[in-house]
Amino acid sequence: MLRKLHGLPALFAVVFLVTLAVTGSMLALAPVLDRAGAVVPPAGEISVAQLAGRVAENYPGTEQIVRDLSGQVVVYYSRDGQTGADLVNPLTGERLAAYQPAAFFVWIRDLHRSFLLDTPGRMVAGISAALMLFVCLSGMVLLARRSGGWRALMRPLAGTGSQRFHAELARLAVLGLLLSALTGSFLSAQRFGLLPEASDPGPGFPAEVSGGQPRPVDRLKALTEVDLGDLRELVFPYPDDPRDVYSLTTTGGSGFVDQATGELLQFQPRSTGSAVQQWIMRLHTGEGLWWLGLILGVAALAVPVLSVTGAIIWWQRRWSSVKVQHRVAVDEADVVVLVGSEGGATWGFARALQTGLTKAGFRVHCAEMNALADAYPVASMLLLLTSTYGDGDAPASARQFMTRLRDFRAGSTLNYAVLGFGDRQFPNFCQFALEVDEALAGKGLSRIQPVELIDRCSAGRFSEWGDQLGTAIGSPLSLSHDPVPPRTVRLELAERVDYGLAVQAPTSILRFRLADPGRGWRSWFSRSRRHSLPAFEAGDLLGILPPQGQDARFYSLASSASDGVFEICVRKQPGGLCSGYLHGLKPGDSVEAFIRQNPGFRPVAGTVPVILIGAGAGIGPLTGFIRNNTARNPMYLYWGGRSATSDFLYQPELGHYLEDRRLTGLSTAFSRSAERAYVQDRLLQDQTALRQMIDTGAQVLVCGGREMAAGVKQVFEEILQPLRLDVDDLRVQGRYLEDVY
Ligand SMILES: Cc1cc2nc3c(=O)[nH]c(=O)nc-3n(C[C@H](O)[C@H](O)[C@H](O)COP(=O)(O)O)c2cc1C
Repeated sequence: MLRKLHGLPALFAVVFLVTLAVTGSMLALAPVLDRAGAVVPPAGEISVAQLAGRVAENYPGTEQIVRDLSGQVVVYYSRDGQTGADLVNPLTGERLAAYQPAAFFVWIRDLHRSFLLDTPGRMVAGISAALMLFVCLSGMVLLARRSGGWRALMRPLAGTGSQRFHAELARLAVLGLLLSALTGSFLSAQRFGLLPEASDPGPGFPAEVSGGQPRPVDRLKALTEVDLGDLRELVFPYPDDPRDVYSLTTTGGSGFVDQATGELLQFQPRSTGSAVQQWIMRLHTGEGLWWLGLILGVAALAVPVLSVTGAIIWWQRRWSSVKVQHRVAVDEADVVVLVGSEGGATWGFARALQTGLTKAGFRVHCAEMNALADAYPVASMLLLLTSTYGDGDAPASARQFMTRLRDFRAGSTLNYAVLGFGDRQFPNFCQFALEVDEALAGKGLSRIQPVELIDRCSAGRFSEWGDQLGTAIGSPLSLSHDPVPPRTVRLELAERVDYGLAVQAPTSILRFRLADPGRGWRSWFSRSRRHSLPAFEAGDLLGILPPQGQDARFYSLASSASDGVFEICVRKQPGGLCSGYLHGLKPGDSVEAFIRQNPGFRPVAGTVPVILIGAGAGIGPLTGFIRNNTARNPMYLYWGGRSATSDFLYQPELGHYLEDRRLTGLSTAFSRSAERAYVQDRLLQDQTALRQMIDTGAQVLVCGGREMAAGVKQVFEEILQPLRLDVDDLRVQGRYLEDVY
């Protein structure tokens, strides 16, 4: 709901908001330019009396001196019956230039304040400012939910693509935008009488004026006591009228100065209300606060970009959340499928499940988890598919589920199964699905099968879950859904290096290149597709389609696009279809493949140590990171294999990287040699050094099989204990990353 409310005003008012923002950012430049052109003496160096004396010397017909908040001094004068205005140097009182407010800025200001439409335009500008305020506040709430709470707002953000970019940019700009929107709404509300406006009526003309012989202005006592920095305005008396007075306005208040005695008359300090009013104006315009002007201007420039990324997100969400159709009414359904989703991906799986169950003869009711009914009178199966969001929290369409569950009457015939969708890069992998599973068991429902957790929308795991469910309910199900149908390219095997045959762990380094597109218009077409291949880096995934039409299998890339090859390490799994297929390839053979980016698995840039840990084929991306470490930042590799003579992958390259210092330290463990050691043993041996590195901010990246990763995690819990840290703490800070399979 809040998401819709966040998007709607932005959608309707986008033209106005973007106009306000762009003109606002241009206006914010004015104080910066004014300040750059102004001569500003240090505080205490020049008094108003000295300034007025120097100005009066150069401009005998001075009528008024005005100092704006940027420090510019303007003299209004009359000469030979003509009036004029000049910018002057306050140090000398000499003319710098004729004073002319830039026509361009005047026009932009009118556009900003009223869209050039006077009062109706001012109203629209006011309403737009209020909408902006709402968009900022609702956006902050959504950002906090996304990050897992207000305290987590500054943590590195998760996700990819437009969503991540939108959130990152919004987080940078939101304070500036909030300040502009808040002060803008306030000023508009005052203008239309919705809020009272503080105004000082000013002091009355003094009843007693000496009327004596006027003294030169630079000798008037009251003016010698005011510093130039405090001056706002000094209006000169009419010439030849000894009963007239100087009228003085400073940052502290206003009053009059007797031109003969130099005494300050009727001084009235500025009221608090008027000071506040002035501050609000300054906070909105940045006038006199050039650095704030810059911040507001840059923040405002983010609005057009946020509008575009916001529209893309809205469209993506709409596209992916086209809800399930042809659903059966609640009290007629024998299977109820409930969906918890934030970004829409889980709905695609739910549609596939609904189709599979319907084909198998079930009557399926499908709805979001927030719509949990009080009871399902006829249903015998409740299937819940849910993602996890924020920091292990419920996604939007399941946020009210736990509350509704309290009043849910389960009945004795209803059994359930939970399928969680999440991402292992997050510390609380599929946490919400686990909680839902527990809560349903706590309600007395029986599980059809244990809760299953799916990492990064794996199509393969989903269809395996479907097979298990089909077996459990005695009705075979064939589920297939790949949320992002990949656009593949043809790759040709250029080279392979084989290891591990002697120790029954055949593992190969395979290097592919884009297949030659041949000649003719077809080749032109494939060449242009080639260029649309996304850039990739070591650690991204190469999806390979096995020829038998099975789902893609993913392999971590050891190379980056700049290397000109697609390099992967593949261990031949017993009975593995895709790994068997890849191991059977000869140079010149080709495969269909695509790139899936994996931005969550990358070493940090900078000088903090990076500890790389892997076993077997997991060395691939780790070697890629070392190869890219041309800045020679400290990087340590712990790697475990079977035998130094048979499966020591990348041995020559690693030796070379040690020599040229791209790799700082290498520690290996071999399980089928005399030492019979695992990578965990090496970590334990080096625990003091590792602890010290972690204490200085080091990052850990683990790549390899699930069992090895679990062992490494256990060792790290031990290493971290004296630091009063655990692996989850490091994960939250993006300092413990895993790529496991
Ligand atoms: C901001 C954000 C926070 C996430 N938090 C978690 C999390 O705490 N645990 C987890 O397992 N997955 C987390 N994920 C991954 C999502 O659960 C996963 O991408 C899921 O497939 C999204 O499905 P949906 O589009 O239906 O919501 C997060 C994703 C994003 C973008």
